Amino acid sequence: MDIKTVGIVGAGQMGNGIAHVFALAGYDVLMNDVSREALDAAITLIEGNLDRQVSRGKISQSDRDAAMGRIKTTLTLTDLGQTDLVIEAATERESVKVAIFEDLVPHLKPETILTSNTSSISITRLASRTDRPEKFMGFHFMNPVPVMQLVELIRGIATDEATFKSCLAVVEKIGKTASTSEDFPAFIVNRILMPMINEAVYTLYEGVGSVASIDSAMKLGTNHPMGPLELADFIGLDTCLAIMNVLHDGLADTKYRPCPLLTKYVEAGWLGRKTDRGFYDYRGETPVPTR
Ligand SMILES: CC(=O)CC(=O)SCCNC(=O)CCNC(=O)[C@H](O)C(C)(C)COP(=O)(O)OP(=O)(O)OC[C@H]1O[C@@H](n2cnc3c(N)ncnc32)[C@H](O)[C@@H]1OP(=O)(O)O
Ligand SMILES: NC(=O)C1=CN([C@@H]2O[C@H](COP(=O)(O)OP(=O)(O)OC[C@H]3O[C@@H](n4cnc5c(N)ncnc54)[C@H](OP(=O)(O)O)[C@@H]3O)[C@@H](O)[C@H]2O)C=CC1
Repeated sequence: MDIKTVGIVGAGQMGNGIAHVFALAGYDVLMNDVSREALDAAITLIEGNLDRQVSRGKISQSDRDAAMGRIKTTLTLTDLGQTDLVIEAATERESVKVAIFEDLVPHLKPETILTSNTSSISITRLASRTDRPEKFMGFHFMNPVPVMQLVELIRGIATDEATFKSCLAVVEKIGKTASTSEDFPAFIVNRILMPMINEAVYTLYEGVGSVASIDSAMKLGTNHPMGPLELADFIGLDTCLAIMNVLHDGLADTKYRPCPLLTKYVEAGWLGRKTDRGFYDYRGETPVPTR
């Protein structure tokens, strides 16, 4: 299928990054969210990130202007019905995603490919709640989307080859590299990354190290660009906890038990960078560890 228009559901940190890379690659983008504030904030962030790319000589001013001209926003989910490819990037909660698909599906063109950027939830199960499991895929970007090279492509049990090939062609057109994963809880990247982050939280919880010593140990000792707690704040602690719960429920192994301290931070509403507080407090000039 020749994809020209892309609908994005959810204008959070992933939705805005996905809109950015698709618009820059020449796709017309329609971005939806439940909040006008989230849509406006996403547009401001995309402008800022494109401006930075211009100032660093990565793209031209006319590329930037053309990309911004291709991005439209809407509060009405059903407006996305006429797009060729939909990427759902709303909050990591199965009930939220299922409700979106149920509302959207009756308005979709028959040939539209429906995908989810979920970090962990079963693609087969999400697909089964739509009218098109054969045209449903996992399309999993990494954060920050404009910078990270990888897209994980996940086929549900019913996904057909034409859908997979169309998504693969899109990944190539946006200049990224695909890796395919089977549809098991949290796929490849988060099956490996999230237990490491959860273990870092246990290391903090048990008093083995402070936030600063854990992050410094992993950055300087293993050359990770960010420490695991800094990365958890960057991803969002609500998302990290949701992924651990999917691993724990889906694989029924105690090794995936979410750390109670991670749960406590989420219960406090300390979700990381997006709420200005998590394992670090971001309200001042420089981040200050909260433990
Ligand atoms: C949870 C899931 O489901 C899956 C996931 O996404 S797991 C998370 C995956 N992501 C990671 O692991 C990220 C780990 N961190 C990193 O790779 C790096 O710290 C980083 C790329 C985020 C920043 O790199 P850095 O060298 O510390 O900072 P900086 O020099 O400011 O940025 C590097 C480049 O990224 C760009 N950049 C940084 N943050 C950005 C953002 N949020 N949006 C757009 N561009 C960004 C910068 O402009 C810069 O671009 P140039 O090379 O063109 O100058
Ligand atoms: N953070 C990360 O590093 C990564 C996340 N992902 C996945 O991407 C998805 C989004 O994550 P992320 O961007 O971090 O989350 P954010 O919390 O930053 O953004 C989610 C956005 O979705 C909105 N939203 C909630 N419900 C609906 C709805 N019914 N319709 C439309 N929009 C809605 C939220 O609005 P409101 O705030 O008003 O609720 C919010 O603006 C998740 O599935 C996550 O697992 C994938 C890769 C990496």
